[in-house]
Amino acid sequence: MAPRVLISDKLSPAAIQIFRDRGVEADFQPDLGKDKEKLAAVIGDYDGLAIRSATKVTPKILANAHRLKVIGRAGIGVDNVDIPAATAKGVIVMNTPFGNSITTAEHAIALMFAVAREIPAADVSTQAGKWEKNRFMGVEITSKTLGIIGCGNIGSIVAERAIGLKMRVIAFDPFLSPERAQDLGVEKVELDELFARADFITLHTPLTEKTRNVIDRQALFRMKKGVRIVNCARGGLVDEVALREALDAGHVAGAGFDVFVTEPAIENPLFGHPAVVCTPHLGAATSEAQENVALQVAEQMSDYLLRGAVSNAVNSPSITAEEAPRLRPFVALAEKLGSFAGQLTDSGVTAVRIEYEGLVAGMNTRALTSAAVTGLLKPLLADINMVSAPVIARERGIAIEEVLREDADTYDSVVRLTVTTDGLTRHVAGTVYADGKPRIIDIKGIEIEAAFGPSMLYVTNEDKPGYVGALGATLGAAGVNIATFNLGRAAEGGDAIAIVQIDGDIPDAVVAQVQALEHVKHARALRF
Ligand SMILES: NC(=O)C1=CN([C@@H]2O[C@H](COP(=O)(O)OP(=O)(O)OC[C@H]3O[C@@H](n4cnc5c(N)ncnc54)[C@H](O)[C@@H]3O)[C@@H](O)[C@H]2O)C=CC1
Ligand SMILES: O=C(O)C(=O)COP(=O)(O)O
Repeated sequence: MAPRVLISDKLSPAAIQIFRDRGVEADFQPDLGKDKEKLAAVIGDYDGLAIRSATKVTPKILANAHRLKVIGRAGIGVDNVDIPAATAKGVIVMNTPFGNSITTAEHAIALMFAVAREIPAADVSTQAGKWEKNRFMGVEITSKTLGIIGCGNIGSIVAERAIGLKMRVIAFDPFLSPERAQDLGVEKVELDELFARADFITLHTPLTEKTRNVIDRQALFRMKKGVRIVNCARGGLVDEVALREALDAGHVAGAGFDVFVTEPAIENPLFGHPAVVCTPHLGAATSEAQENVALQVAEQMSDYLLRGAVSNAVNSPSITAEEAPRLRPFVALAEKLGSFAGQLTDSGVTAVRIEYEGLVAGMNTRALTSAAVTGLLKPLLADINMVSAPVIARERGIAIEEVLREDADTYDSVVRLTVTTDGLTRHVAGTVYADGKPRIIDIKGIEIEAAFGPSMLYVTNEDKPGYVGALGATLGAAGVNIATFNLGRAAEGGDAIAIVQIDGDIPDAVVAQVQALEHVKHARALRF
Protein backbone atom coordinates (compact mmCIF):
# COMPACT_ATOMS: atom_id res chain seq x y z
CA MET A 1 0.00 0.00 0.00
CA ALA A 2 1.33 3.45 -0.90
CA PRO A 3 2.22 5.59 2.12
CA ARG A 4 -0.20 8.46 2.82
CA VAL A 5 0.84 12.00 3.64
CA LEU A 6 -1.34 14.80 4.93
CA ILE A 7 -0.34 18.34 3.94
CA SER A 8 -2.02 20.42 6.63
CA ASP A 9 -0.49 23.83 5.81
CA LYS A 10 -0.15 26.14 2.83
CA LEU A 11 2.67 24.37 1.02
CA SER A 12 3.47 25.11 -2.60
CA PRO A 13 1.64 22.68 -4.91
CA ALA A 14 5.13 21.61 -6.05
CA ALA A 15 5.10 19.31 -3.00
CA ILE A 16 1.95 17.49 -4.07
CA GLN A 17 3.43 16.78 -7.47
CA ILE A 18 6.63 15.37 -5.99
CA PHE A 19 4.71 13.11 -3.60
CA ARG A 20 2.52 11.80 -6.40
CA ASP A 21 5.44 11.31 -8.81
CA ARG A 22 7.26 9.34 -6.14
CA GLY A 23 4.27 7.10 -5.42
CA VAL A 24 3.15 8.67 -2.14
CA GLU A 25 -0.53 9.49 -1.71
CA ALA A 26 -0.84 13.17 -0.73
CA ASP A 27 -3.92 14.81 0.78
CA PHE A 28 -3.73 18.60 0.46
CA GLN A 29 -5.83 20.21 3.20
CA PRO A 30 -4.05 23.53 3.71
CA ASP A 31 -6.33 24.86 6.46
CA LEU A 32 -6.62 21.68 8.52
CA GLY A 33 -3.53 22.43 10.59
CA LYS A 34 -5.25 25.40 12.23
CA ASP A 35 -8.02 23.15 13.55
CA LYS A 36 -6.51 21.03 16.32
CA GLU A 37 -9.63 18.94 16.86
CA LYS A 38 -10.01 18.05 13.19
CA LEU A 39 -6.33 17.29 12.83
CA ALA A 40 -6.43 15.02 15.87
CA ALA A 41 -9.45 13.24 14.39
CA VAL A 42 -7.79 12.38 11.05
CA ILE A 43 -4.07 12.08 11.83
CA GLY A 44 -4.43 8.35 12.55
CA ASP A 45 -4.86 7.68 8.82
CA TYR A 46 -1.47 9.04 7.75
CA ASP A 47 2.17 7.93 7.59
CA GLY A 48 3.46 11.46 7.08
CA LEU A 49 2.48 15.01 8.01
CA ALA A 50 3.83 17.95 5.98
CA ILE A 51 3.55 21.33 7.72
CA ARG A 52 4.67 24.95 7.92
CA SER A 53 4.28 27.12 11.04
CA ALA A 54 0.48 27.18 11.30
CA THR A 55 0.15 23.51 12.30
CA LYS A 56 0.94 22.91 15.96
CA VAL A 57 1.87 19.29 16.56
CA THR A 58 0.96 18.74 20.20
CA PRO A 59 1.19 15.59 22.35
CA LYS A 60 -2.59 15.25 21.97
CA ILE A 61 -2.31 15.09 18.19
CA LEU A 62 0.61 12.68 18.43
CA ALA A 63 -1.38 10.45 20.77
CA ASN A 64 -3.77 9.77 17.87
CA ALA A 65 -1.01 9.41 15.27
CA HIS A 66 -0.93 5.62 15.26
CA ARG A 67 0.60 5.27 11.79
CA LEU A 68 2.69 8.40 11.70
CA LYS A 69 6.37 7.90 10.85
CA VAL A 70 7.53 11.34 9.78
CA ILE A 71 6.70 15.02 10.22
CA GLY A 72 8.21 17.22 7.52
CA ARG A 73 8.55 20.95 8.20
CA ALA A 74 8.70 22.92 4.93
CA GLY A 75 10.86 25.57 6.52
CA ILE A 76 13.34 25.91 9.37
CA GLY A 77 11.82 26.46 12.82
CA VAL A 78 10.35 23.33 14.42
CA ASP A 79 9.21 25.01 17.64
CA ASN A 80 5.60 24.29 16.61
CA VAL A 81 6.30 20.56 16.94
CA ASP A 82 6.60 18.88 20.34
CA ILE A 83 9.89 17.15 19.51
CA PRO A 84 10.21 15.10 22.74
CA ALA A 85 6.65 13.80 22.27
CA ALA A 86 7.32 12.96 18.61
CA THR A 87 10.59 11.24 19.52
CA ALA A 88 8.95 9.23 22.29
CA LYS A 89 6.41 8.09 19.72
CA GLY A 90 9.16 7.16 17.26
CA VAL A 91 8.21 9.84 14.74
CA ILE A 92 11.04 11.45 12.77
CA VAL A 93 10.88 15.23 12.57
CA MET A 94 12.73 16.76 9.61
CA ASN A 95 13.05 20.32 8.35
CA THR A 96 14.55 22.04 5.32
CA PRO A 97 17.37 24.02 6.90
CA PHE A 98 18.48 26.11 3.91
CA GLY A 99 15.55 26.49 1.51
CA ASN A 100 14.21 29.78 2.86
CA SER A 101 17.26 31.30 4.51
CA ILE A 102 18.16 33.81 1.77
CA THR A 103 14.55 34.94 1.58
CA THR A 104 14.34 35.39 5.35
CA ALA A 105 17.64 37.26 5.47
CA GLU A 106 16.36 39.58 2.73
CA HIS A 107 13.22 40.21 4.77
CA ALA A 108 15.31 41.21 7.78
CA ILE A 109 17.25 43.68 5.62
CA ALA A 110 13.96 44.95 4.14
CA LEU A 111 12.54 45.53 7.64
CA MET A 112 15.73 47.31 8.68
CA PHE A 113 15.33 49.77 5.80
CA ALA A 114 11.59 50.06 6.38
CA VAL A 115 12.22 51.04 10.01
CA ALA A 116 15.18 53.31 9.21
CA ARG A 117 13.16 55.31 6.66
CA GLU A 118 9.61 54.74 8.04
CA ILE A 119 8.57 53.54 4.61
CA PRO A 120 5.18 52.02 5.57
CA ALA A 121 3.99 55.15 7.39
CA ALA A 122 5.33 57.39 4.62
CA ASP A 123 3.49 55.28 2.08
CA VAL A 124 0.16 55.56 3.93
CA SER A 125 0.63 59.31 4.36
CA THR A 126 1.60 59.88 0.73
CA GLN A 127 -1.28 57.84 -0.64
CA ALA A 128 -3.61 59.80 1.64
CA GLY A 129 -2.54 62.92 -0.28
CA LYS A 130 -0.66 64.49 2.66
CA TRP A 131 2.81 64.97 1.16
CA GLU A 132 4.38 65.17 4.67
CA LYS A 133 7.95 65.78 3.51
CA ASN A 134 9.03 67.16 6.89
CA ARG A 135 7.43 64.43 9.01
CA PHE A 136 9.67 61.59 7.90
CA MET A 137 13.29 62.09 8.78
CA GLY A 138 15.18 58.80 8.57
CA VAL A 139 18.67 57.58 9.41
CA GLU A 140 21.38 56.21 7.12
CA ILE A 141 22.54 52.69 7.70
CA THR A 142 25.98 53.21 6.11
CA SER A 143 28.72 53.05 8.78
CA LYS A 144 26.19 52.10 11.45
CA THR A 145 26.81 49.08 13.67
CA LEU A 146 24.54 46.11 13.18
CA GLY A 147 24.39 43.65 16.09
CA ILE A 148 23.39 40.14 15.02
CA ILE A 149 22.14 37.79 17.73
CA GLY A 150 22.48 34.26 16.30
CA CYS A 151 24.94 34.05 13.41
CA GLY A 152 23.92 30.73 11.82
CA ASN A 153 22.62 30.30 8.29
CA ILE A 154 20.31 33.31 8.18
CA GLY A 155 22.41 35.50 10.49
CA SER A 156 25.45 34.90 8.26
CA ILE A 157 23.56 35.89 5.11
CA VAL A 158 22.32 39.03 6.87
CA ALA A 159 25.92 39.77 7.86
CA GLU A 160 27.14 39.44 4.25
CA ARG A 161 24.37 41.68 2.95
CA ALA A 162 24.92 44.26 5.71
CA ILE A 163 28.67 44.36 5.03
CA GLY A 164 27.78 44.94 1.37
CA LEU A 165 25.69 47.87 2.59
CA LYS A 166 28.79 49.27 4.33
CA MET A 167 27.61 48.51 7.86
CA ARG A 168 29.97 47.40 10.63
CA VAL A 169 28.74 44.02 11.84
CA ILE A 170 29.15 42.58 15.33
CA ALA A 171 27.68 39.23 16.33
CA PHE A 172 26.82 37.33 19.47
CA ASP A 173 26.57 33.58 19.01
CA PRO A 174 28.14 31.15 21.48
CA PHE A 175 28.65 28.61 18.67
CA LEU A 176 30.28 31.01 16.19
CA SER A 177 33.95 30.07 15.82
CA PRO A 178 36.52 32.87 15.63
CA GLU A 179 37.59 31.50 12.18
CA ARG A 180 34.03 31.65 10.83
CA ALA A 181 33.60 35.16 12.24
CA GLN A 182 36.79 36.21 10.51
CA ASP A 183 35.71 34.63 7.21
CA LEU A 184 32.40 36.48 7.42
CA GLY A 185 34.08 39.74 8.33
CA VAL A 186 32.08 40.11 11.56
CA GLU A 187 33.39 40.92 15.02
CA LYS A 188 32.42 38.30 17.59
CA VAL A 189 31.31 39.98 20.82
CA GLU A 190 29.54 39.17 24.07
CA LEU A 191 25.88 40.05 24.39
CA ASP A 192 26.45 43.01 26.72
CA GLU A 193 28.91 44.55 24.30
CA LEU A 194 26.49 44.04 21.42
CA PHE A 195 23.75 45.80 23.38
CA ALA A 196 26.12 48.67 24.22
CA ARG A 197 27.42 49.21 20.68
CA ALA A 198 24.69 48.35 18.17
CA ASP A 199 22.66 50.97 16.28
CA PHE A 200 20.54 48.20 14.79
CA ILE A 201 19.95 44.76 16.30
CA THR A 202 18.60 41.79 14.38
CA LEU A 203 17.73 38.39 15.88
CA HIS A 204 18.38 35.06 14.14
CA THR A 205 18.29 32.35 16.79
CA PRO A 206 15.76 29.58 17.24
CA LEU A 207 13.33 30.00 20.15
CA THR A 208 14.55 27.81 23.00
CA GLU A 209 14.41 28.10 26.77
CA LYS A 210 17.86 29.78 26.54
CA THR A 211 16.86 32.35 23.93
CA ARG A 212 13.36 33.20 25.20
CA ASN A 213 13.34 36.90 26.15
CA VAL A 214 17.00 37.29 25.21
CA ILE A 215 15.92 40.91 24.78
CA ASP A 216 14.12 41.66 28.02
CA ARG A 217 13.47 44.95 29.84
CA GLN A 218 16.97 45.09 31.33
CA ALA A 219 18.60 44.38 27.98
CA LEU A 220 16.55 47.10 26.30
CA PHE A 221 17.72 49.75 28.69
CA ARG A 222 21.35 48.62 28.34
CA MET A 223 21.11 49.40 24.62
CA LYS A 224 22.11 52.69 23.03
CA LYS A 225 19.38 55.31 22.94
CA GLY A 226 17.93 55.37 19.44
CA VAL A 227 18.56 51.66 18.74
CA ARG A 228 16.32 49.96 16.16
CA ILE A 229 15.40 46.28 16.56
CA VAL A 230 14.41 43.75 13.90
CA ASN A 231 12.94 40.34 14.71
CA CYS A 232 12.48 37.99 11.79
CA ALA A 233 13.23 34.87 13.84
CA ARG A 234 10.64 34.00 16.47
CA GLY A 235 8.12 35.72 18.68
CA GLY A 236 9.20 35.31 22.29
CA LEU A 237 12.85 36.26 21.70
CA VAL A 238 11.90 39.82 22.66
CA ASP A 239 9.69 40.84 25.58
CA GLU A 240 7.02 42.69 23.59
CA VAL A 241 5.56 44.61 26.56
CA ALA A 242 9.00 45.84 27.62
CA LEU A 243 9.83 46.83 24.05
CA ARG A 244 6.64 48.86 23.79
CA GLU A 245 7.61 50.72 26.98
CA ALA A 246 11.10 51.38 25.60
CA LEU A 247 9.56 52.68 22.36
CA ASP A 248 7.09 54.87 24.26
CA ALA A 249 9.96 56.21 26.38
CA GLY A 250 11.86 57.12 23.21
CA HIS A 251 14.77 54.86 24.19
CA VAL A 252 14.21 52.53 21.24
CA ALA A 253 13.73 54.46 18.00
CA GLY A 254 12.00 51.78 15.96
CA ALA A 255 11.21 48.10 15.58
CA GLY A 256 10.54 45.85 12.59
CA PHE A 257 8.73 42.66 13.60
CA ASP A 258 7.72 39.70 11.47
CA VAL A 259 7.07 37.27 14.32
CA PHE A 260 5.07 37.56 17.52
CA VAL A 261 4.54 35.79 20.83
CA THR A 262 1.00 34.89 19.78
CA GLU A 263 0.34 34.10 16.12
CA PRO A 264 -1.74 34.88 14.23
CA ALA A 265 -1.15 38.27 15.90
CA ILE A 266 -4.53 39.97 15.91
CA GLU A 267 -3.65 42.15 18.88
CA ASN A 268 -0.17 42.89 20.10
CA PRO A 269 1.52 45.36 22.48
CA LEU A 270 3.62 46.69 19.59
CA PHE A 271 0.67 47.50 17.35
CA GLY A 272 -0.19 51.14 16.92
CA HIS A 273 3.24 52.59 17.72
CA PRO A 274 4.26 54.90 14.88
CA ALA A 275 7.85 53.62 14.74
CA VAL A 276 6.88 49.97 14.51
CA VAL A 277 6.67 48.09 11.21
CA CYS A 278 4.97 44.70 11.27
CA THR A 279 4.53 41.88 8.77
CA PRO A 280 2.49 38.69 9.31
CA HIS A 281 5.31 36.10 9.53
CA LEU A 282 6.34 36.73 5.93
CA GLY A 283 10.05 35.96 6.41
CA ALA A 284 9.88 32.87 4.20
CA ALA A 285 7.15 34.14 1.92
CA THR A 286 8.68 34.35 -1.55
CA SER A 287 7.78 32.11 -4.44
CA GLU A 288 11.42 30.97 -4.66
CA ALA A 289 11.68 29.96 -1.01
CA GLN A 290 8.27 28.30 -0.93
CA GLU A 291 9.11 26.26 -4.00
CA ASN A 292 12.47 25.27 -2.48
CA VAL A 293 11.11 24.13 0.86
CA ALA A 294 8.07 22.35 -0.61
CA LEU A 295 10.16 20.37 -3.10
CA GLN A 296 12.75 19.55 -0.50
CA VAL A 297 10.35 18.43 2.19
CA ALA A 298 8.41 16.25 -0.25
CA GLU A 299 11.64 14.63 -1.47
CA GLN A 300 12.91 14.04 2.05
CA MET A 301 9.62 12.62 3.32
CA SER A 302 9.25 10.37 0.27
CA ASP A 303 12.84 9.17 0.64
CA TYR A 304 12.12 8.21 4.21
CA LEU A 305 8.75 6.59 3.66
CA LEU A 306 9.81 4.68 0.55
CA ARG A 307 13.53 4.04 1.04
CA GLY A 308 14.31 4.53 4.73
CA ALA A 309 16.66 7.44 3.99
CA VAL A 310 16.81 10.07 6.73
CA SER A 311 18.00 13.61 6.03
CA ASN A 312 17.75 16.82 8.02
CA ALA A 313 16.03 15.06 10.91
CA VAL A 314 16.22 16.96 14.17
CA ASN A 315 15.68 13.83 16.28
CA SER A 316 17.51 11.05 14.43
CA PRO A 317 20.86 10.37 12.76
CA SER A 318 20.97 10.79 8.98
CA ILE A 319 20.91 7.80 6.63
CA THR A 320 21.49 8.56 2.95
CA ALA A 321 19.41 6.96 0.22
CA GLU A 322 22.62 5.29 -1.05
CA GLU A 323 23.58 3.77 2.28
CA ALA A 324 20.02 2.77 3.29
CA PRO A 325 19.98 -0.48 1.25
CA ARG A 326 23.50 -1.42 2.45
CA LEU A 327 22.58 -0.60 6.02
CA ARG A 328 19.22 -2.41 6.02
CA PRO A 329 20.52 -5.98 6.63
CA PHE A 330 22.76 -4.69 9.42
CA VAL A 331 19.84 -2.81 10.97
CA ALA A 332 17.98 -6.13 10.92
CA LEU A 333 21.00 -7.90 12.45
CA ALA A 334 21.45 -5.30 15.20
CA GLU A 335 17.75 -5.32 16.04
CA LYS A 336 17.65 -9.12 16.13
CA LEU A 337 20.75 -9.38 18.31
CA GLY A 338 19.15 -6.82 20.64
CA SER A 339 15.91 -8.75 20.59
CA PHE A 340 17.71 -12.02 21.34
CA ALA A 341 19.34 -10.48 24.41
CA GLY A 342 16.15 -8.62 25.38
CA GLN A 343 14.01 -11.75 25.33
CA LEU A 344 16.45 -13.54 27.62
CA THR A 345 16.69 -10.62 30.03
CA ASP A 346 14.30 -10.52 32.95
CA SER A 347 15.87 -7.78 35.07
CA GLY A 348 16.67 -4.13 34.35
CA VAL A 349 19.38 -3.42 31.79
CA THR A 350 22.08 -1.09 33.10
CA ALA A 351 24.55 -1.01 30.21
CA VAL A 352 24.88 -1.98 26.57
CA ARG A 353 28.14 -2.28 24.66
CA ILE A 354 28.06 -2.68 20.91
CA GLU A 355 31.24 -3.55 19.10
CA TYR A 356 31.42 -3.13 15.34
CA GLU A 357 34.23 -5.02 13.64
CA GLY A 358 35.33 -4.99 10.01
CA LEU A 359 33.37 -3.29 7.24
CA VAL A 360 30.39 -2.55 9.47
CA ALA A 361 32.62 -0.27 11.59
CA GLY A 362 32.64 2.11 8.61
CA MET A 363 28.86 2.24 8.36
CA ASN A 364 26.35 4.46 10.13
CA THR A 365 26.83 2.83 13.54
CA ARG A 366 24.64 5.38 15.33
CA ALA A 367 21.66 4.04 13.41
CA LEU A 368 22.72 0.46 14.08
CA THR A 369 23.11 1.12 17.78
CA SER A 370 19.59 2.60 17.84
CA ALA A 371 18.37 -0.58 16.13
CA ALA A 372 20.11 -2.81 18.69
CA VAL A 373 18.62 -0.86 21.59
CA THR A 374 15.20 -1.00 19.91
CA GLY A 375 15.39 -4.79 19.72
CA LEU A 376 16.65 -5.03 23.27
CA LEU A 377 13.86 -2.97 24.81
CA LYS A 378 11.02 -4.10 22.54
CA PRO A 379 10.01 -7.01 24.78
CA LEU A 380 9.24 -4.34 27.42
CA LEU A 381 8.07 -1.46 25.21
CA ALA A 382 6.27 -2.61 22.10
CA ASP A 383 6.10 0.87 20.55
CA ILE A 384 9.81 1.65 20.70
CA ASN A 385 11.63 2.26 17.41
CA MET A 386 14.98 3.56 16.17
CA VAL A 387 13.90 7.16 16.71
CA SER A 388 12.74 6.79 20.29
CA ALA A 389 15.22 4.12 21.46
CA PRO A 390 18.21 6.36 22.32
CA VAL A 391 16.02 8.74 24.33
CA ILE A 392 14.24 5.93 26.15
CA ALA A 393 17.59 4.28 26.97
CA ARG A 394 18.87 7.58 28.34
CA GLU A 395 15.73 8.09 30.42
CA ARG A 396 16.18 4.61 31.89
CA GLY A 397 19.79 5.32 32.77
CA ILE A 398 21.15 2.67 30.39
CA ALA A 399 24.77 3.42 29.53
CA ILE A 400 25.49 2.83 25.85
CA GLU A 401 29.01 2.29 24.57
CA GLU A 402 30.03 1.89 20.94
CA VAL A 403 33.37 0.33 20.02
CA LEU A 404 34.66 0.40 16.44
CA ARG A 405 37.39 -1.93 15.13
CA GLU A 406 38.49 -1.89 11.54
CA ASP A 407 39.64 -5.53 11.59
CA ALA A 408 37.47 -8.62 11.86
CA ASP A 409 38.83 -12.18 11.99
CA THR A 410 36.66 -14.71 10.17
CA TYR A 411 33.89 -12.55 8.79
CA ASP A 412 33.87 -9.30 6.81
CA SER A 413 31.68 -7.67 9.45
CA VAL A 414 30.76 -8.61 12.99
CA VAL A 415 28.41 -6.91 15.43
CA ARG A 416 28.90 -7.91 19.08
CA LEU A 417 26.38 -6.98 21.72
CA THR A 418 27.06 -7.14 25.44
CA VAL A 419 24.16 -6.41 27.73
CA THR A 420 24.67 -5.87 31.45
CA THR A 421 21.80 -6.29 33.87
CA ASP A 422 21.81 -6.05 37.67
CA GLY A 423 23.51 -9.35 38.12
CA LEU A 424 24.55 -10.65 34.72
CA THR A 425 26.40 -9.93 31.50
CA ARG A 426 24.98 -11.42 28.31
CA HIS A 427 26.90 -11.61 25.07
CA VAL A 428 25.74 -12.31 21.55
CA ALA A 429 27.33 -11.62 18.16
CA GLY A 430 26.27 -11.88 14.57
CA THR A 431 27.09 -11.14 10.98
CA VAL A 432 25.35 -10.68 7.63
CA TYR A 433 26.09 -13.22 4.91
CA ALA A 434 26.32 -12.41 1.22
CA ASP A 435 22.64 -13.41 0.94
CA GLY A 436 21.84 -10.35 3.06
CA LYS A 437 20.50 -12.49 5.92
CA PRO A 438 21.65 -11.96 9.49
CA ARG A 439 23.20 -14.89 11.38
CA ILE A 440 24.10 -15.48 15.01
CA ILE A 441 27.75 -16.51 15.23
CA ASP A 442 28.49 -16.39 18.92
CA ILE A 443 26.51 -16.66 22.13
CA LYS A 444 28.33 -16.08 25.44
CA GLY A 445 31.64 -16.91 23.78
CA ILE A 446 30.39 -20.18 22.25
CA GLU A 447 30.67 -20.28 18.48
CA ILE A 448 27.54 -21.29 16.60
CA GLU A 449 26.06 -20.50 13.20
CA ALA A 450 22.33 -19.99 13.11
CA ALA A 451 19.88 -17.97 11.02
CA PHE A 452 17.02 -16.13 12.74
CA GLY A 453 13.56 -17.58 12.20
CA PRO A 454 10.24 -16.18 13.35
CA SER A 455 9.95 -18.85 16.06
CA MET A 456 12.96 -20.30 17.85
CA LEU A 457 13.87 -22.39 20.86
CA TYR A 458 17.08 -21.52 22.68
CA VAL A 459 18.47 -24.12 25.05
CA THR A 460 21.56 -24.06 27.25
CA ASN A 461 22.76 -27.40 28.54
CA GLU A 462 25.68 -29.54 29.59
CA ASP A 463 27.37 -31.28 26.68
CA LYS A 464 26.37 -34.88 27.52
CA PRO A 465 25.52 -37.87 25.29
CA GLY A 466 21.82 -38.54 24.75
CA TYR A 467 20.66 -34.96 25.25
CA VAL A 468 20.21 -34.11 21.56
CA GLY A 469 18.14 -37.25 20.97
CA ALA A 470 15.99 -36.50 23.99
CA LEU A 471 15.38 -32.93 22.80
CA GLY A 472 14.41 -34.11 19.29
CA ALA A 473 12.15 -36.81 20.72
CA THR A 474 10.41 -34.37 23.07
CA LEU A 475 9.69 -31.91 20.26
CA GLY A 476 8.61 -34.69 17.89
CA ALA A 477 6.26 -36.22 20.45
CA ALA A 478 4.63 -32.80 20.94
CA GLY A 479 4.10 -32.41 17.18
CA VAL A 480 6.58 -29.53 16.99
CA ASN A 481 8.39 -29.57 13.65
CA ILE A 482 12.05 -28.59 13.61
CA ALA A 483 13.04 -26.37 10.67
CA THR A 484 16.77 -26.04 11.48
CA PHE A 485 18.90 -27.21 14.38
CA ASN A 486 22.25 -25.67 15.36
CA LEU A 487 24.56 -26.70 18.15
CA GLY A 488 27.62 -25.19 19.77
CA ARG A 489 29.74 -25.89 22.84
CA ALA A 490 32.55 -24.32 24.79
CA ALA A 491 34.49 -27.58 25.14
CA GLU A 492 33.81 -31.29 25.16
CA GLY A 493 31.57 -32.08 28.11
CA GLY A 494 31.25 -28.36 28.98
CA ASP A 495 28.70 -25.61 28.44
CA ALA A 496 26.64 -26.10 25.28
CA ILE A 497 23.84 -24.33 23.44
CA ALA A 498 21.20 -25.28 20.89
CA ILE A 499 19.23 -23.00 18.61
CA VAL A 500 16.23 -24.67 17.06
CA GLN A 501 14.05 -23.02 14.44
CA ILE A 502 10.47 -24.20 14.78
CA ASP A 503 7.61 -24.18 12.27
CA GLY A 504 4.83 -22.29 14.02
CA ASP A 505 4.70 -21.49 17.73
CA ILE A 506 6.10 -23.69 20.41
CA PRO A 507 3.59 -24.16 23.26
CA ASP A 508 4.72 -23.16 26.80
CA ALA A 509 4.07 -26.70 28.00
CA VAL A 510 6.60 -28.06 25.49
CA VAL A 511 9.18 -25.48 26.57
CA ALA A 512 8.60 -26.68 30.14
CA GLN A 513 9.14 -30.30 29.04
CA VAL A 514 12.44 -29.34 27.39
CA GLN A 515 13.45 -27.43 30.51
CA ALA A 516 12.82 -30.60 32.54
CA LEU A 517 15.11 -32.77 30.38
CA GLU A 518 18.27 -34.08 31.94
CA HIS A 519 21.35 -31.85 31.33
CA VAL A 520 19.20 -28.85 30.28
CA LYS A 521 20.03 -25.68 32.19
CA HIS A 522 17.65 -23.31 30.53
CA ALA A 523 15.09 -23.37 27.69
CA ARG A 524 13.38 -20.32 26.23
CA ALA A 525 11.04 -19.78 23.28
CA LEU A 526 12.01 -16.70 21.24
CA ARG A 527 10.12 -14.80 18.55
CA PHE A 528 11.62 -12.54 15.89
N1 LIG B 1 10.33 34.69 9.87
C1 LIG B 1 10.38 33.59 9.19
O1 LIG B 1 9.52 33.31 8.38
C2 LIG B 1 11.51 32.64 9.41
C3 LIG B 1 12.11 32.53 10.63
N2 LIG B 1 13.13 31.65 10.83
C4 LIG B 1 13.73 31.56 12.16
O2 LIG B 1 15.10 31.86 12.06
C5 LIG B 1 15.81 31.05 12.97
C6 LIG B 1 17.24 30.93 12.56
O3 LIG B 1 17.35 30.17 11.37
P1 LIG B 1 18.77 29.67 10.83
O4 LIG B 1 19.72 30.79 10.76
O5 LIG B 1 18.51 28.92 9.61
O6 LIG B 1 19.19 28.68 12.00
P2 LIG B 1 20.65 28.20 12.36
O7 LIG B 1 20.49 27.03 13.23
O8 LIG B 1 21.48 28.10 11.14
O9 LIG B 1 21.21 29.41 13.22
C7 LIG B 1 20.81 29.70 14.50
C8 LIG B 1 22.00 30.25 15.24
O10 LIG B 1 21.59 30.66 16.54
C9 LIG B 1 22.67 30.39 17.39
N3 LIG B 1 22.23 30.36 18.77
C10 LIG B 1 21.65 29.34 19.45
N4 LIG B 1 21.42 29.71 20.71
C11 LIG B 1 21.86 30.97 20.84
C12 LIG B 1 21.90 31.89 21.91
N5 LIG B 1 21.43 31.56 23.11
N6 LIG B 1 22.39 33.13 21.68
C13 LIG B 1 22.88 33.45 20.46
N7 LIG B 1 22.88 32.61 19.42
C14 LIG B 1 22.38 31.40 19.61
C15 LIG B 1 23.21 29.08 16.91
O11 LIG B 1 24.53 28.87 17.35
C16 LIG B 1 23.12 29.22 15.42
O12 LIG B 1 24.32 29.69 14.87
C17 LIG B 1 15.02 29.73 12.93
O13 LIG B 1 15.21 29.01 14.11
C18 LIG B 1 13.62 30.19 12.77
O14 LIG B 1 13.02 30.28 14.04
C19 LIG B 1 13.58 30.86 9.81
C20 LIG B 1 13.03 30.94 8.57
C21 LIG B 1 11.92 31.82 8.28
O1 LIG C 1 10.96 28.39 8.29
C1 LIG C 1 10.64 28.99 9.33
O2 LIG C 1 11.17 28.81 10.42
C2 LIG C 1 9.56 29.96 9.28
O3 LIG C 1 9.30 30.58 10.26
C3 LIG C 1 8.74 30.07 8.06
O4 LIG C 1 7.41 29.97 8.48
P1 LIG C 1 6.23 29.66 7.43
O5 LIG C 1 6.56 28.36 6.78
O6 LIG C 1 6.25 30.77 6.45
O7 LIG C 1 4.99 29.59 8.22
